[in-house]
Amino acid sequence: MTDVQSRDEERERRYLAETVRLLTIELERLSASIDKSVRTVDEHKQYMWDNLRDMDFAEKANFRESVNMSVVLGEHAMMTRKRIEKLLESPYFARVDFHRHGEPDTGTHYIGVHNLSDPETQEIVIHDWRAPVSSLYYDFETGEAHFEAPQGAVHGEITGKRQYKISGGRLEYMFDSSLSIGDDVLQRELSRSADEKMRNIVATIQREQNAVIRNETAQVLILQGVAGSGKTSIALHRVAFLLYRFKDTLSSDNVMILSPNKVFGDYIANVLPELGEEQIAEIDFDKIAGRFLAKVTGYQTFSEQVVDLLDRIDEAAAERMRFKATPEFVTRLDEWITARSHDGFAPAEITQNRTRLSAEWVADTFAELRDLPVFTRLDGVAGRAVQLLKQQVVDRGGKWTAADTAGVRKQVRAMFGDKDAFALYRAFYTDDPARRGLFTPLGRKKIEYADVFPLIYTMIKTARQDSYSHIRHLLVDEMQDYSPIQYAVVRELFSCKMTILGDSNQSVNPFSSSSLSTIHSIFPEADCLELCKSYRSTTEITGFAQHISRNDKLIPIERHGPRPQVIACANQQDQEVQILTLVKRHSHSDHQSLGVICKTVAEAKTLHETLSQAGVELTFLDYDSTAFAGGVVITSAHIAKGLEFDTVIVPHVDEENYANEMDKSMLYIACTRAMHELHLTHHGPVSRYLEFAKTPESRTDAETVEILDRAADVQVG
Ligand SMILES: Nc1ncnc2c1ncn2[C@@H]1O[C@H](COP(=O)(O)OP(=O)(O)OP(=O)(O)O)[C@@H](O)[C@H]1O
Repeated sequence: MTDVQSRDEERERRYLAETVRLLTIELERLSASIDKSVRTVDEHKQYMWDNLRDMDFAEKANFRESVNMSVVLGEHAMMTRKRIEKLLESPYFARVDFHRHGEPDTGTHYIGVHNLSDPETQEIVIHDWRAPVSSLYYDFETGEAHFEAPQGAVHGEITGKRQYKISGGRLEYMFDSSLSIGDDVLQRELSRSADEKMRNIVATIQREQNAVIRNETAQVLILQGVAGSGKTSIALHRVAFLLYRFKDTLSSDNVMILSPNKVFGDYIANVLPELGEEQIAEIDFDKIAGRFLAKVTGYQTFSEQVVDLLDRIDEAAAERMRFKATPEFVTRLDEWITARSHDGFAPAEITQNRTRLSAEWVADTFAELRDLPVFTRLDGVAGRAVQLLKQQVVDRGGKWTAADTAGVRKQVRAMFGDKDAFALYRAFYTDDPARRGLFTPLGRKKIEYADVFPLIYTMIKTARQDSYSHIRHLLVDEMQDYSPIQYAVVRELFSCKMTILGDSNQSVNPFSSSSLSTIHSIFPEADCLELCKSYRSTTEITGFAQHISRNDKLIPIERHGPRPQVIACANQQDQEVQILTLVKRHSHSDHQSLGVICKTVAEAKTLHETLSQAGVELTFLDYDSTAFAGGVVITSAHIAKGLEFDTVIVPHVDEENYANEMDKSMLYIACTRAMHELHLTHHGPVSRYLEFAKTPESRTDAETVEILDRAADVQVG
């Protein structure tokens, strides 16, 4: 180390020590303030208790108010204390030296997860990663640069960029980097072992990812990203950014995520709290279906549909799914509901309790309420009729009963051909010979999943429903798995800004998935962005997965590891032995998490029993699971969507098990969950989708070489 370097490092250590000193003072101040809040609440409560009898109403209200105020102040201080504790662990991760044009000195800006100011000088010691000046770190190399401050664009020159790894308040290492975010730090981050849950990536956000995070203008932002491109991480960082940027108008209560399942929800649950924000509410399509259909009909869930399809593809059912999975279907259903709402109404005279209203009155009133959905409109006509007739009865000295009200409602309802939204939806199919046979319930009281959202859409379009009006930003993950009619429902229920993300290569149900262009046609106002660099897996694993489902846009990161292994086994017993050996090897390795990812839940269940009996400690995740677990996990590809593991084993990759497009999708999803190692086992002929891996030599074919070359060409950062 040169003299200059050691002086520089000494300066950095002093700055760190000073920052830690300020943080410690701030922590003590906050702890004292929390103690004071607790004491104040206690004293107020005691005083109230002692003097309750002598206090009048206003005094009591005043006291309650001040108790509430102390509680709020205390909660705020606790939240801030958590942030300071986090900063004490690792105060900052980067520094940018920026010389503003027209100013004599260069400013040194340290960037961390939160802000910190010196209470004496008011100078900013650490800038929050979301602050305007911090975008310099993510968006520019050394040289000319600019950022958007509240008072306008600030131009200047970046004269230096540095990255730090600080743990437990101690500087572990630091790098100077002229490039956007240095290779070394990113490589270290990506090579680490998978934690139990998803982590924040603030220190190594890449420029194209930053553009997604900091997009403030899009009403709807659609993000298509290859497997492992950081879509989910980026979407959560985007929420944290928006909460910071619009803190006066947006809070975590106003943001919701529409996630694929509860395990995934639990897997991502730490990211926002790590970034100092509160957890956001979660919803999934099953919950929406339950809310609407619980009292209407039984229905097949998405997971039940997937299980059935993986078992056997029924061509007629697939045809019904395809029919209901296009934007044209939404248009046709919409037009039909509008026409039916108009044509299906036959005004008639209302008579009740020796009073009457003419058919003309009914027709006029129905026409007046034309802006309402049809069943709400009918209720409106009935309500007005009840008011008028009741008045007449009372005026002549008679009595109007609840039975009279019900009688009027019944008569008005009978003027419309369809009893309810369900009957109307059924009529959509019987009304047109071309559609007959496309509505086929699974039983007397159970509809197919393909009908669930068309029916809900019909319900929304025919009667006023409560919407999620408090939600101001909605995140939709795994966008490719939702059909246009589901988006139409989302649009009706959430009239807010949205970030919609997914990967068309990872669809679960090929008969009803949506491509980026389909989703864009539903949200024509949307900004579409793409992430093509894949960060999760080693180049070898990404190259392997590319053979299963090729995406020419994908750019693998250059990070190497062992080649994926396809292990041919002599028989089923041998396959179990091979899997056990792999699991044991994993337990002696540096890796922490292992995912055994089967095609179906049933397959995973059977293998779970076998491995448990052999003494392996592992967690089985099925559709009822609500929490993600670390260590060894066994599950299906569908449930593993969005998750990742250091090592992945994909059992039973034989031709019989992985033989159609849907199986191929599952295989691709399973393989792309692996960060560092991937093993596949089979007995009998290997699946057609793994033919390329049959002989070790074939792996160096032209395609693989090209994939590896592309990775070598790409600089990390
Ligand atoms: N800029 C980055 N710095 C460090 N790690 C990153 C970065 N971008 C992505 N990663 C890592 O890549 C992995 C994949 O991220 P994430 O799960 O968000 O991707 P995804 O696109 O949602 O994946 P998939 O669609 O395959 O489920 C995670 O381990 C994440 O931490």
